[in-house]
Amino acid sequence: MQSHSQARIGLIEDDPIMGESIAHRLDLEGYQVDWWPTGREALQSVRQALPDLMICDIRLPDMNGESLFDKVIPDAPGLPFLFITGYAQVDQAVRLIRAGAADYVAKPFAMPDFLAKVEALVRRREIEEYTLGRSAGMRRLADLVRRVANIDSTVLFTGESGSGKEVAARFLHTRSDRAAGPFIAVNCAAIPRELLESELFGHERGAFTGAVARHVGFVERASGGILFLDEIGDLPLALQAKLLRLLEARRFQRVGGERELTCDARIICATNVDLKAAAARGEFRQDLLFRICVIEAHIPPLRQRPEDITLLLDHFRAEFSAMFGRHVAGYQPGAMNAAMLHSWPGNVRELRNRVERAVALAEGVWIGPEDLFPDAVPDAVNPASFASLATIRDQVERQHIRNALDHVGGKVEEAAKLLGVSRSTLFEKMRRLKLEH
Ligand SMILES: Nc1ncnc2c1ncn2[C@@H]1O[C@H](COP(=O)(O)OP(=O)(O)OP(=O)(O)O)[C@@H](O)[C@H]1O
Repeated sequence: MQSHSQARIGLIEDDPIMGESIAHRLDLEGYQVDWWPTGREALQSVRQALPDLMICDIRLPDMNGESLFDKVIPDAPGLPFLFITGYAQVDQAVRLIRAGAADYVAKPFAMPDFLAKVEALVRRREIEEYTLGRSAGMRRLADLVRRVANIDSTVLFTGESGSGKEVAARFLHTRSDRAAGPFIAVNCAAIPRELLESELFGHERGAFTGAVARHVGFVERASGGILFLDEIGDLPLALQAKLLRLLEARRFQRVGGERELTCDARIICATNVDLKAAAARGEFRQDLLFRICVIEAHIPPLRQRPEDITLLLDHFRAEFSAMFGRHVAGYQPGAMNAAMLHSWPGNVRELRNRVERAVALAEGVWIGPEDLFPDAVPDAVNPASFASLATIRDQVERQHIRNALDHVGGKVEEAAKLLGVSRSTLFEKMRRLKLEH
Protein backbone atom coordinates (compact mmCIF):
# COMPACT_ATOMS: atom_id res chain seq x y z
CA MET A 1 0.00 0.00 0.00
CA GLN A 2 1.29 3.43 -0.83
CA SER A 3 1.99 6.17 1.69
CA HIS A 4 0.19 9.48 1.44
CA SER A 5 3.13 11.10 -0.25
CA GLN A 6 2.30 9.12 -3.35
CA ALA A 7 -1.46 9.65 -3.33
CA ARG A 8 -2.54 12.45 -5.66
CA ILE A 9 -5.52 14.66 -5.18
CA GLY A 10 -7.12 16.88 -7.79
CA LEU A 11 -8.69 19.91 -6.10
CA ILE A 12 -11.15 22.08 -8.03
CA GLU A 13 -11.91 25.19 -6.05
CA ASP A 14 -12.30 28.73 -7.39
CA ASP A 15 -12.25 30.52 -4.05
CA PRO A 16 -8.57 31.39 -3.53
CA ILE A 17 -8.76 31.43 0.29
CA MET A 18 -10.63 28.15 0.54
CA GLY A 19 -8.44 26.58 -2.18
CA GLU A 20 -5.23 27.72 -0.56
CA SER A 21 -6.24 26.49 2.86
CA ILE A 22 -7.35 23.04 1.63
CA ALA A 23 -4.35 22.59 -0.67
CA HIS A 24 -1.97 23.62 2.10
CA ARG A 25 -3.52 21.29 4.64
CA LEU A 26 -3.54 18.33 2.22
CA ASP A 27 0.06 19.07 1.39
CA LEU A 28 0.94 18.97 5.11
CA GLU A 29 -0.81 15.62 5.34
CA GLY A 30 1.57 14.32 2.67
CA TYR A 31 -0.72 14.27 -0.36
CA GLN A 32 0.35 15.59 -3.74
CA VAL A 33 -2.19 18.19 -4.73
CA ASP A 34 -3.06 19.57 -8.16
CA TRP A 35 -5.23 22.62 -7.63
CA TRP A 36 -7.35 23.87 -10.51
CA PRO A 37 -9.43 27.04 -10.05
CA THR A 38 -11.84 26.29 -12.93
CA GLY A 39 -13.62 23.28 -14.35
CA ARG A 40 -12.03 23.90 -17.73
CA GLU A 41 -8.51 23.70 -16.33
CA ALA A 42 -9.37 20.56 -14.41
CA LEU A 43 -10.74 18.92 -17.56
CA GLN A 44 -7.58 19.80 -19.47
CA SER A 45 -5.22 18.29 -16.93
CA VAL A 46 -7.05 15.53 -15.13
CA ARG A 47 -6.15 12.72 -17.50
CA GLN A 48 -2.46 13.38 -17.17
CA ALA A 49 -2.48 14.05 -13.45
CA LEU A 50 -3.93 10.58 -12.71
CA PRO A 51 -5.41 11.64 -9.36
CA ASP A 52 -6.56 9.10 -6.77
CA LEU A 53 -9.32 11.42 -5.60
CA MET A 54 -11.06 14.56 -6.88
CA ILE A 55 -12.24 17.15 -4.41
CA CYS A 56 -14.61 19.48 -6.18
CA ASP A 57 -16.57 22.54 -5.20
CA ILE A 58 -20.05 21.98 -6.52
CA ARG A 59 -20.30 25.58 -7.74
CA LEU A 60 -17.57 26.68 -10.10
CA PRO A 61 -17.29 29.86 -12.16
CA ASP A 62 -17.44 28.15 -15.57
CA MET A 63 -19.54 25.04 -14.93
CA ASN A 64 -21.15 23.26 -12.05
CA GLY A 65 -19.58 20.26 -10.33
CA GLU A 66 -22.26 18.00 -11.71
CA SER A 67 -21.38 18.65 -15.35
CA LEU A 68 -17.68 18.35 -14.57
CA PHE A 69 -18.35 14.96 -12.96
CA ASP A 70 -20.33 13.86 -16.03
CA LYS A 71 -17.44 14.85 -18.29
CA VAL A 72 -14.64 13.25 -16.26
CA ILE A 73 -16.23 9.93 -15.31
CA PRO A 74 -16.61 8.34 -18.78
CA ASP A 75 -12.84 8.67 -19.15
CA ALA A 76 -11.98 7.73 -15.58
CA PRO A 77 -14.63 5.30 -14.37
CA GLY A 78 -14.47 4.75 -10.64
CA LEU A 79 -12.46 7.89 -9.87
CA PRO A 80 -13.89 9.02 -6.51
CA PHE A 81 -15.30 12.56 -6.23
CA LEU A 82 -15.70 14.29 -2.91
CA PHE A 83 -17.96 17.31 -3.41
CA ILE A 84 -17.87 20.44 -1.32
CA THR A 85 -21.35 21.90 -1.16
CA GLY A 86 -23.07 24.90 0.30
CA TYR A 87 -26.15 24.40 2.43
CA ALA A 88 -28.44 25.00 -0.54
CA GLN A 89 -26.82 22.38 -2.76
CA VAL A 90 -27.16 19.31 -0.58
CA ASP A 91 -29.93 17.94 -2.82
CA GLN A 92 -27.63 18.12 -5.79
CA ALA A 93 -24.87 16.37 -3.84
CA VAL A 94 -27.22 13.56 -2.89
CA ARG A 95 -28.18 13.19 -6.54
CA LEU A 96 -24.49 13.02 -7.45
CA ILE A 97 -23.86 10.28 -4.94
CA ARG A 98 -26.67 8.30 -6.51
CA ALA A 99 -24.91 8.80 -9.85
CA GLY A 100 -21.68 7.34 -8.45
CA ALA A 101 -19.85 10.21 -6.71
CA ALA A 102 -18.17 9.03 -3.53
CA ASP A 103 -19.18 11.54 -0.85
CA TYR A 104 -19.78 15.19 0.01
CA VAL A 105 -19.02 17.65 2.79
CA ALA A 106 -21.24 20.65 3.46
CA LYS A 107 -19.68 24.05 4.16
CA PRO A 108 -18.66 25.03 6.76
CA PHE A 109 -16.90 21.81 7.70
CA ALA A 110 -14.45 20.84 10.42
CA MET A 111 -11.03 20.06 8.95
CA PRO A 112 -10.54 16.76 10.89
CA ASP A 113 -13.85 15.40 9.53
CA PHE A 114 -12.91 16.49 6.04
CA LEU A 115 -9.47 14.86 6.32
CA ALA A 116 -11.00 11.64 7.65
CA LYS A 117 -13.24 11.46 4.57
CA VAL A 118 -10.31 12.15 2.29
CA GLU A 119 -8.22 9.45 3.93
CA ALA A 120 -11.01 6.86 3.76
CA LEU A 121 -11.60 7.56 0.08
CA VAL A 122 -7.91 7.46 -0.79
CA ARG A 123 -7.47 4.15 1.04
CA ARG A 124 -10.51 2.67 -0.69
CA ARG A 125 -9.16 3.82 -4.03
CA GLU A 126 -5.71 2.36 -3.31
CA ILE A 127 -7.13 -1.07 -2.64
CA GLU A 128 -9.12 -0.94 -5.85
CA GLU A 129 -6.59 0.90 -7.99
CA TYR A 130 -3.34 -0.83 -7.18
CA THR A 131 -4.54 -4.36 -7.83
CA LEU A 132 -2.43 -4.24 -10.96
CA GLY A 133 0.42 -2.04 -9.74
CA ARG A 134 1.43 1.37 -8.55
CA SER A 135 3.74 2.35 -11.41
CA ALA A 136 2.53 4.88 -13.96
CA GLY A 137 2.53 2.12 -16.62
CA MET A 138 0.20 -0.14 -14.62
CA ARG A 139 -2.02 2.73 -13.50
CA ARG A 140 -2.45 3.69 -17.14
CA LEU A 141 -3.24 0.06 -17.95
CA ALA A 142 -5.83 -0.13 -15.14
CA ASP A 143 -7.37 3.05 -16.48
CA LEU A 144 -7.57 1.65 -20.02
CA VAL A 145 -9.02 -1.65 -18.79
CA ARG A 146 -11.73 0.14 -16.83
CA ARG A 147 -12.67 2.17 -19.88
CA VAL A 148 -13.01 -0.86 -22.13
CA ALA A 149 -14.53 -3.16 -19.51
CA ASN A 150 -18.03 -2.75 -20.85
CA ILE A 151 -17.34 -2.42 -24.54
CA ASP A 152 -17.60 -5.80 -26.24
CA SER A 153 -14.59 -5.22 -28.53
CA THR A 154 -11.76 -7.72 -28.52
CA VAL A 155 -8.81 -6.75 -26.35
CA LEU A 156 -5.30 -8.06 -26.92
CA PHE A 157 -2.99 -8.07 -23.90
CA THR A 158 0.65 -8.10 -24.91
CA GLY A 159 3.71 -8.42 -22.71
CA GLU A 160 6.49 -10.75 -21.67
CA SER A 161 5.75 -14.08 -20.06
CA GLY A 162 4.76 -13.74 -16.41
CA SER A 163 4.13 -10.00 -16.61
CA GLY A 164 0.48 -10.35 -15.60
CA LYS A 165 -1.59 -10.61 -18.78
CA GLU A 166 -4.06 -13.06 -17.24
CA VAL A 167 -4.23 -11.00 -14.06
CA ALA A 168 -5.12 -7.96 -16.19
CA ALA A 169 -7.77 -9.94 -18.09
CA ARG A 170 -9.33 -11.08 -14.80
CA PHE A 171 -9.25 -7.48 -13.58
CA LEU A 172 -11.22 -6.52 -16.71
CA HIS A 173 -13.71 -9.31 -16.05
CA THR A 174 -14.41 -8.24 -12.47
CA ARG A 175 -14.99 -4.67 -13.59
CA SER A 176 -17.27 -5.54 -16.51
CA ASP A 177 -20.99 -6.16 -16.57
CA ARG A 178 -20.07 -9.79 -17.33
CA ALA A 179 -18.56 -10.14 -13.84
CA ALA A 180 -21.36 -12.48 -12.77
CA GLY A 181 -20.66 -14.70 -15.80
CA PRO A 182 -17.76 -17.15 -16.13
CA PHE A 183 -14.12 -16.31 -16.86
CA ILE A 184 -12.70 -19.21 -18.85
CA ALA A 185 -8.94 -19.13 -19.43
CA VAL A 186 -7.48 -21.31 -22.16
CA ASN A 187 -3.76 -21.58 -22.78
CA CYS A 188 -3.59 -22.35 -26.50
CA ALA A 189 0.03 -23.49 -26.17
CA ALA A 190 -0.70 -26.00 -23.42
CA ILE A 191 -3.38 -28.06 -25.19
CA PRO A 192 -2.19 -30.64 -27.74
CA ARG A 193 -2.89 -29.30 -31.22
CA GLU A 194 -5.04 -32.27 -32.23
CA LEU A 195 -7.35 -31.68 -29.26
CA LEU A 196 -7.53 -27.93 -29.46
CA GLU A 197 -10.50 -27.67 -31.82
CA SER A 198 -12.74 -29.97 -29.81
CA GLU A 199 -11.62 -28.39 -26.54
CA LEU A 200 -12.50 -24.94 -27.86
CA PHE A 201 -15.62 -25.64 -29.89
CA GLY A 202 -16.77 -28.93 -28.35
CA HIS A 203 -17.73 -32.09 -30.23
CA GLU A 204 -20.76 -34.24 -30.90
CA ARG A 205 -20.98 -37.84 -29.81
CA GLY A 206 -19.21 -40.07 -32.35
CA ALA A 207 -17.39 -37.14 -34.02
CA PHE A 208 -14.17 -39.14 -33.85
CA THR A 209 -12.91 -42.34 -32.25
CA GLY A 210 -13.17 -41.89 -28.53
CA ALA A 211 -15.89 -39.23 -28.71
CA VAL A 212 -18.29 -41.31 -26.62
CA ALA A 213 -20.40 -38.40 -25.49
CA ARG A 214 -21.18 -34.84 -26.51
CA HIS A 215 -18.55 -32.43 -25.21
CA VAL A 216 -19.26 -28.78 -24.52
CA GLY A 217 -16.24 -26.67 -25.42
CA PHE A 218 -14.75 -23.59 -23.80
CA VAL A 219 -16.55 -21.24 -26.20
CA GLU A 220 -19.92 -22.47 -24.98
CA ARG A 221 -18.84 -22.69 -21.37
CA ALA A 222 -17.83 -19.02 -21.46
CA SER A 223 -21.33 -17.98 -22.47
CA GLY A 224 -22.37 -14.76 -20.73
CA GLY A 225 -18.80 -14.21 -19.58
CA ILE A 226 -15.29 -13.95 -20.96
CA LEU A 227 -13.20 -16.42 -22.93
CA PHE A 228 -9.53 -15.62 -22.38
CA LEU A 229 -7.30 -17.11 -25.07
CA ASP A 230 -3.71 -17.00 -23.83
CA GLU A 231 -0.76 -17.57 -26.19
CA ILE A 232 -3.05 -16.92 -29.13
CA GLY A 233 0.00 -16.99 -31.44
CA ASP A 234 0.10 -20.77 -30.95
CA LEU A 235 -3.31 -21.31 -32.53
CA PRO A 236 -2.87 -23.46 -35.68
CA LEU A 237 -3.83 -21.73 -38.96
CA ALA A 238 -6.91 -23.92 -39.50
CA LEU A 239 -8.28 -22.90 -36.14
CA GLN A 240 -7.41 -19.28 -36.74
CA ALA A 241 -9.94 -19.30 -39.59
CA LYS A 242 -12.59 -20.71 -37.21
CA LEU A 243 -11.77 -18.14 -34.56
CA LEU A 244 -12.10 -15.35 -37.13
CA ARG A 245 -15.55 -16.61 -38.03
CA LEU A 246 -16.44 -16.78 -34.37
CA LEU A 247 -15.35 -13.18 -33.87
CA GLU A 248 -17.00 -11.84 -36.99
CA ALA A 249 -20.24 -13.78 -37.20
CA ARG A 250 -20.38 -14.97 -33.58
CA ARG A 251 -21.10 -18.43 -34.97
CA PHE A 252 -19.38 -21.80 -34.65
CA GLN A 253 -20.01 -25.53 -34.91
CA ARG A 254 -19.07 -28.33 -32.56
CA VAL A 255 -16.70 -30.85 -34.18
CA GLY A 256 -18.89 -33.38 -36.01
CA GLY A 257 -21.93 -31.16 -35.53
CA GLU A 258 -24.19 -29.84 -38.23
CA ARG A 259 -25.96 -27.13 -36.34
CA GLU A 260 -24.56 -23.59 -36.23
CA LEU A 261 -24.44 -22.28 -32.73
CA THR A 262 -24.10 -18.68 -31.60
CA CYS A 263 -21.46 -17.51 -29.21
CA ASP A 264 -22.27 -15.00 -26.53
CA ALA A 265 -18.84 -14.83 -24.86
CA ARG A 266 -16.59 -11.80 -25.04
CA ILE A 267 -13.19 -12.84 -26.35
CA ILE A 268 -9.99 -11.49 -24.85
CA CYS A 269 -6.60 -12.64 -26.17
CA ALA A 270 -3.03 -12.47 -24.94
CA THR A 271 0.34 -13.06 -26.47
CA ASN A 272 3.98 -12.79 -25.52
CA VAL A 273 5.21 -13.02 -29.11
CA ASP A 274 5.20 -10.32 -31.75
CA LEU A 275 2.06 -11.22 -33.72
CA LYS A 276 2.80 -8.64 -36.41
CA ALA A 277 6.09 -10.39 -37.14
CA ALA A 278 4.30 -13.77 -37.06
CA ALA A 279 1.76 -12.41 -39.56
CA ALA A 280 4.56 -11.12 -41.79
CA ARG A 281 6.05 -14.64 -41.77
CA GLY A 282 2.67 -16.07 -42.73
CA GLU A 283 2.29 -17.90 -39.41
CA PHE A 284 -0.60 -15.80 -38.18
CA ARG A 285 -3.54 -14.55 -40.23
CA GLN A 286 -3.37 -10.84 -40.86
CA ASP A 287 -7.17 -10.48 -40.88
CA LEU A 288 -7.41 -12.27 -37.54
CA LEU A 289 -4.71 -10.03 -36.12
CA PHE A 290 -6.72 -6.92 -37.08
CA ARG A 291 -9.78 -8.46 -35.52
CA ILE A 292 -8.23 -9.37 -32.18
CA CYS A 293 -6.24 -6.25 -31.54
CA VAL A 294 -9.03 -3.71 -31.81
CA ILE A 295 -7.75 -2.57 -28.43
CA GLU A 296 -4.16 -3.42 -27.55
CA ALA A 297 -3.11 -3.21 -23.92
CA HIS A 298 0.60 -3.61 -23.28
CA ILE A 299 1.92 -4.77 -19.93
CA PRO A 300 5.41 -3.40 -19.31
CA PRO A 301 8.05 -5.85 -18.08
CA LEU A 302 8.63 -5.77 -14.33
CA ARG A 303 12.18 -4.39 -14.65
CA GLN A 304 10.68 -1.19 -16.08
CA ARG A 305 8.47 -0.59 -13.06
CA PRO A 306 10.54 -0.45 -9.89
CA GLU A 307 7.63 0.82 -7.78
CA ASP A 308 5.80 -2.42 -8.51
CA ILE A 309 8.80 -4.51 -7.50
CA THR A 310 8.62 -3.14 -3.95
CA LEU A 311 4.83 -3.36 -3.89
CA LEU A 312 4.80 -6.98 -5.06
CA LEU A 313 7.67 -8.03 -2.78
CA ASP A 314 5.60 -6.86 0.11
CA HIS A 315 2.33 -8.23 -1.22
CA PHE A 316 3.71 -11.77 -1.68
CA ARG A 317 5.67 -11.66 1.60
CA ALA A 318 2.41 -10.96 3.42
CA GLU A 319 0.56 -13.62 1.41
CA PHE A 320 3.11 -16.40 1.97
CA SER A 321 3.78 -15.46 5.60
CA ALA A 322 0.07 -15.91 6.27
CA MET A 323 -0.09 -19.08 4.17
CA PHE A 324 2.87 -20.74 5.89
CA GLY A 325 2.00 -19.34 9.32
CA ARG A 326 5.46 -17.76 9.62
CA HIS A 327 6.29 -14.33 10.90
CA VAL A 328 8.44 -12.71 8.24
CA ALA A 329 8.60 -8.98 8.87
CA GLY A 330 10.26 -7.69 5.72
CA TYR A 331 13.45 -7.50 3.68
CA GLN A 332 17.01 -6.64 4.64
CA PRO A 333 18.26 -3.59 2.70
CA GLY A 334 20.59 -5.86 0.74
CA ALA A 335 17.65 -7.96 -0.45
CA MET A 336 15.75 -4.89 -1.64
CA ASN A 337 18.90 -3.67 -3.27
CA ALA A 338 19.40 -6.95 -5.12
CA ALA A 339 15.73 -7.01 -6.16
CA MET A 340 15.99 -3.52 -7.66
CA LEU A 341 19.06 -4.50 -9.64
CA HIS A 342 17.75 -7.84 -10.85
CA SER A 343 16.35 -7.85 -14.40
CA TRP A 344 13.40 -10.18 -13.61
CA PRO A 345 13.35 -12.11 -16.89
CA GLY A 346 10.40 -14.16 -15.56
CA ASN A 347 8.60 -10.99 -14.41
CA VAL A 348 5.98 -11.21 -11.65
CA ARG A 349 5.84 -15.00 -11.81
CA GLU A 350 9.56 -15.16 -11.01
CA LEU A 351 9.19 -12.63 -8.19
CA ARG A 352 6.32 -14.58 -6.68
CA ASN A 353 8.28 -17.84 -6.81
CA ARG A 354 11.37 -16.25 -5.28
CA VAL A 355 9.38 -14.73 -2.44
CA GLU A 356 7.53 -17.99 -1.79
CA ARG A 357 10.83 -19.81 -1.49
CA ALA A 358 12.41 -17.06 0.62
CA VAL A 359 9.51 -16.99 3.08
CA ALA A 360 9.49 -20.78 3.32
CA LEU A 361 13.22 -21.02 4.00
CA ALA A 362 14.15 -17.72 5.70
CA GLU A 363 15.88 -18.33 9.00
CA GLY A 364 15.10 -15.04 10.68
CA VAL A 365 12.28 -12.55 10.39
CA TRP A 366 14.06 -10.49 7.72
CA ILE A 367 14.55 -11.90 4.24
CA GLY A 368 18.17 -11.61 3.14
CA PRO A 369 19.56 -11.27 -0.39
CA GLU A 370 20.71 -14.89 -0.39
CA ASP A 371 17.14 -16.03 0.46
CA LEU A 372 15.81 -14.24 -2.62
CA PHE A 373 18.71 -15.01 -4.94
CA PRO A 374 20.31 -18.27 -3.85
CA ASP A 375 21.04 -19.26 -7.45
CA ALA A 376 22.85 -16.66 -9.50
CA VAL A 377 23.99 -14.20 -6.86
CA PRO A 378 23.69 -10.81 -8.51
CA ASP A 379 26.44 -8.27 -8.02
CA ALA A 380 24.50 -6.29 -5.51
CA VAL A 381 24.53 -9.24 -3.11
CA ASN A 382 28.25 -9.56 -3.23
CA PRO A 383 29.57 -7.29 -0.44
CA ALA A 384 32.62 -6.46 -2.53
CA SER A 385 30.41 -4.80 -5.12
CA PHE A 386 27.56 -3.72 -2.87
CA ALA A 387 25.86 -0.85 -4.68
CA SER A 388 25.90 2.46 -2.88
CA LEU A 389 22.68 4.22 -1.97
CA ALA A 390 23.51 6.88 -4.54
CA THR A 391 23.74 4.27 -7.31
CA ILE A 392 20.41 2.75 -6.39
CA ARG A 393 18.79 6.17 -6.05
CA ASP A 394 20.08 7.15 -9.48
CA GLN A 395 18.80 3.94 -10.99
CA VAL A 396 15.34 4.36 -9.55
CA GLU A 397 15.27 8.07 -10.43
CA ARG A 398 16.37 7.40 -13.98
CA GLN A 399 13.67 4.78 -14.44
CA HIS A 400 11.00 6.91 -12.84
CA ILE A 401 11.84 9.93 -14.97
CA ARG A 402 11.83 7.74 -18.06
CA ASN A 403 8.37 6.44 -17.12
CA ALA A 404 7.08 9.98 -16.56
CA LEU A 405 8.46 11.14 -19.91
CA ASP A 406 6.94 8.13 -21.66
CA HIS A 407 3.65 8.88 -20.00
CA VAL A 408 3.46 12.42 -21.39
CA GLY A 409 4.95 11.69 -24.79
CA GLY A 410 8.38 13.13 -23.94
CA LYS A 411 7.19 16.61 -22.91
CA VAL A 412 9.61 17.74 -20.21
CA GLU A 413 7.37 20.45 -18.85
CA GLU A 414 4.50 18.01 -18.27
CA ALA A 415 6.81 15.34 -16.90
CA ALA A 416 8.17 17.91 -14.41
CA LYS A 417 4.61 18.61 -13.27
CA LEU A 418 3.93 14.90 -12.81
CA LEU A 419 7.12 14.48 -10.81
CA GLY A 420 6.51 17.53 -8.68
CA VAL A 421 9.75 19.33 -9.64
CA SER A 422 10.48 22.40 -11.69
CA ARG A 423 11.36 22.15 -15.36
CA SER A 424 14.93 23.25 -14.75
CA THR A 425 15.40 20.70 -11.95
CA LEU A 426 14.19 17.98 -14.27
CA PHE A 427 16.53 19.11 -17.06
CA GLU A 428 19.39 19.16 -14.59
CA LYS A 429 18.58 15.65 -13.36
CA MET A 430 18.23 14.33 -16.91
CA ARG A 431 21.63 15.78 -17.76
CA ARG A 432 23.23 14.27 -14.65
CA LEU A 433 21.57 10.89 -15.19
CA LYS A 434 22.50 10.97 -18.87
CA LEU A 435 18.91 10.62 -19.96
CA GLU A 436 18.29 11.51 -23.58
CA HIS A 437 15.55 14.03 -24.12
N1 LIG B 1 -0.30 -7.28 -10.60
C1 LIG B 1 -0.17 -8.47 -10.03
N2 LIG B 1 -0.49 -8.64 -8.74
C2 LIG B 1 -0.36 -9.85 -8.15
N3 LIG B 1 0.09 -10.94 -8.78
C3 LIG B 1 0.42 -10.84 -10.06
C4 LIG B 1 0.32 -9.60 -10.76
N4 LIG B 1 0.74 -9.79 -12.02
C5 LIG B 1 1.08 -11.09 -12.13
N5 LIG B 1 0.89 -11.73 -10.96
C6 LIG B 1 1.18 -13.15 -10.65
O1 LIG B 1 2.26 -13.55 -11.48
C7 LIG B 1 2.00 -14.80 -12.09
C8 LIG B 1 1.98 -14.64 -13.61
O2 LIG B 1 0.87 -13.82 -13.98
P1 LIG B 1 0.01 -14.09 -15.30
O3 LIG B 1 -0.30 -15.55 -15.44
O4 LIG B 1 -1.13 -13.14 -15.32
O5 LIG B 1 1.11 -13.67 -16.37
P2 LIG B 1 1.03 -13.83 -17.98
O6 LIG B 1 1.63 -12.59 -18.53
O7 LIG B 1 -0.37 -14.17 -18.38
O8 LIG B 1 2.01 -15.05 -18.20
P3 LIG B 1 2.13 -16.03 -19.50
O9 LIG B 1 2.59 -15.17 -20.65
O10 LIG B 1 3.18 -16.99 -19.08
O11 LIG B 1 0.79 -16.63 -19.69
C9 LIG B 1 0.71 -15.29 -11.50
O12 LIG B 1 1.00 -16.09 -10.38
C10 LIG B 1 0.01 -14.03 -11.06
O13 LIG B 1 -0.85 -14.27 -9.99
